[in-house]
Parts: sequence; C-alpha cells; structure tokens
Amino acid sequence: MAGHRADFQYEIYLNGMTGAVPRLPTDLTRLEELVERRLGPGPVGYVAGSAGSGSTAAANRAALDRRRIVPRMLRDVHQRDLSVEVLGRTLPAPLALAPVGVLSIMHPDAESAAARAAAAQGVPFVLSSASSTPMEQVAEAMGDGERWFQLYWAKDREVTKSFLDRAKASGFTALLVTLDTPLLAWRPRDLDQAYLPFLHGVGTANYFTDPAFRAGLAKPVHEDPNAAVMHFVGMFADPAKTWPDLAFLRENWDGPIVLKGILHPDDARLAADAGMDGVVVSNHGGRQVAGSIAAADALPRVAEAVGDRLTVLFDSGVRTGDDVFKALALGARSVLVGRPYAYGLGLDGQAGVEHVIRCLLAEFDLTLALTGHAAPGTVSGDDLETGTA
Ligand SMILES: Cc1cc2nc3c(=O)[nH]c(=O)nc-3n(C[C@H](O)[C@H](O)[C@H](O)COP(=O)(O)O)c2cc1C
Ligand SMILES: O=C(O)C(=O)c1ccccc1
Repeated sequence: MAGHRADFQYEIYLNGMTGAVPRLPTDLTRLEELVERRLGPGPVGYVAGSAGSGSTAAANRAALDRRRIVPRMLRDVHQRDLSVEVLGRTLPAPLALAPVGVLSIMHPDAESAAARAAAAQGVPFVLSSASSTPMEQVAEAMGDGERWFQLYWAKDREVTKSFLDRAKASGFTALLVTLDTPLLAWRPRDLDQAYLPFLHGVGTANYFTDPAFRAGLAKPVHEDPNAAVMHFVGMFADPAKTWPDLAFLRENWDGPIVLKGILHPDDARLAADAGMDGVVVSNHGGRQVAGSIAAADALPRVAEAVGDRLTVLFDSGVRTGDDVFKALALGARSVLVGRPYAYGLGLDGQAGVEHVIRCLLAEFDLTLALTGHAAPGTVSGDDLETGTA
C-alpha cells in the first residue's frame, strides 16, 4: 500500500473543510457504546462480554496502559515503511483481523464484509471456524487478500481433516489453531441474557456445509436443525487433546501453523518443539480464564523464550495505534485486533471495518514517527517505561 498511513489523518481534516466529519469516531473505544444503541444488548453483550467479572479483560487494558512510551527526537522519520516479515511473508503493516465467530450478529454481510475490508486495506483476515458464512464464500469475497484460517480443533478427526482440505483449496495460507477454548468459559453476560448465537445455528456455516460433519448426523440439517446444533456443540472442541496430537495437524497442513492462546513460555517452547511456526500470545480478549495473566504481561517472557525460533503475534486489548507500538516493543512481530472491527462492522459494514483498520494504522504510523522510528523493526523494549502513571 503506497503512501504514509497517516494520510488518513489529512483526508479527515480536508473533508472537514466542507464540514464533513467522519461517519464513525476516530477514537475506537467509543464504538461499543454506539453499536449497543444500534443493535441492542444481546449481540453487543456477546461481543463485549468476557469471562467472570471481567477482570482479565480489564487487566489486558491495564497492562498496556501501565507501559508508557519514551519518545526520541531528531531521528529523520520523514519516510516510513510499516512493513513487517510475518511467517515468511512481507505484510504491509503489523496488523491483522483476529478470528471472530458469529459475525452475522453484527451485520448481515458478516465475515464477507470484514474480509473485503481487510483485503482492501492490505491486512490479513483470519477466518474463524465458527464463521456465519462458509469459508469458500468468504475466500471468494477476498480476491487476492491474505487469508489465514482459524481452526477450532474438533473432536472428530474427519471433520478436522475436511476443514484443513477445504481451507487449503480455498487459498488460506496460514493456520491458527486456537488452544484456549476447549470449553466455553463462564461468561455471566451471556448466561444472564441466555444468549448464545450458535444455539440458533449462527456460526455453524462451516460445519453445516461440511460433508464429514453431515455424515455424523442422523437426519439432514434442515430436517432436524436442533440435533445438528447439538452435534456441533458436542464436537467443535476437544478438552482431551495433548501436545503429541499436534503431529496430526503438522502432517495435514503444508503452510505455517500458529498456536493461538499461548501465555506460558514453556508452552511456547513446546510449540517450537512440535514444529509449529508461531504463537499468538493471547487470552482470547479476556473471554476465557477469569483472573488470568494479562496478555501484554505474558508477551515479553514468551518473546524471550522463543522469539528466535517462532513468529510471535499478540492480541487481547489492542484499541489504538500506541497499543500496537507497545505490543511490538514487548516482543510481538504483529498484532491482531478483535472487538473493534466487529463494532465497526456492526455500525457500517465493510466501510466500518475499513475505518477501524485505517484509524489503527494511521495512529500507529504517527506513533512511530513521533517516537523517532521510521519502521517497526527498530521498536524495542528500550522505548518503554513501566509503572509510571
Ligand atoms: C465475539 C467474539 C468471537 C470470537 N470468536 C473467536 C473464534 O471463533 N476463534 C478464535 O480463535 N478466537 C475468537 N475470539 C477471540 C479473538 O480472536 C481475539 O483473541 C480477541 O478478540 C482479541 O481481543 P480484543 O477483542 O480485545 O482485540 C472471539 C472474540 C470475540 C470478541
Ligand atoms: O465467543 C468466543 O470467544 C468464541 O471463541 C466462539 C466459540 C464458539 C463459537 C463462536 C465463538
């Protein structure tokens, strides 16, 4: 993508000459409230919600906020290049859209709109296994955009194999295997609203269209949709899996494999030993283990343990360009962002997701420039101070 990402800032100012303000706020932390007004408490509760009393989601923010950037001056930052090497490819910027299931609760165009936005802005889109739209259809919407597939590693080997084959045939290059959700956690907001979209069949599109999944049903999906949903609930994840099981994925996927949900440095070492290519340091946006370590606090230790062997990615709590900067300084090669783009989608479809990406990248570019960096590669722990207010 040509030009400085900060050009978006000038575009907004220039539009302001005719009195035109942006359709959505440029402070992305304001989107949740707006989308709640638009869509009501059910869908937003599901997306915004987290595990337990919300302590992990709060800790994710606190761990980023606690770290402060120490800017450097007079370092010639007039020309900047945001590109980074990730999993053997050059990406235009250190940002990807995290896998978020059931996106049709935000917007009818769901994953296809988000994927088109990612492709238009040149950032990878990670398609969730729990997509509302079959992967083949999303892949088609993406054109030549970078496609990564997130695997919920099903109990049923045939279903897993079939997903891998379909993802490969649909042009997905990297595989992110999510390990932190062998069960859905205790999420009071969903419990109190009795709101779980996939119990209504939302987010089951990849399964209901899958021949191996359908082979396990007594009756076709349309004849007994409730039985199909229960079959999905019973097999979409598998708490019995252990590290040696990764050999099956390694044998059945040619491209890079990244383990998502790693927080302990020893697990990161096990990932490297198992022949994996990367990890996402993540606590699922605080949605799984209440009371768990903040993702940003886990990041430096994981990066130190395996940074020379694996690609280290990061998510959970990224809301601004300076958060992206801080994650890089703590050892990540690139970040993923979840809820903000889901809200952008809910408010304005594809354009809303593009808005979120453009804001994050413009603000990140400006943060680089204003702290004395012309590229992400020079950002390091030396740029951060911890514990000052
Ligand atoms: C509504 C919602 C659905 C999600 N679905 C998935 C999923 O299907 N697979 C997955 O690996 N992670 C899923 N995640 C977790 C995200 O990939 C990511 O780890 C998290 O949202 C990052 O935190 P953030 O929202 O603070 O940016 C989901 C998150 C949300 C908010
Ligand atoms: O809600 C989630 O965090 C999530 O990962 C998920 C799991 C299953 C179906 C849809 C989303």
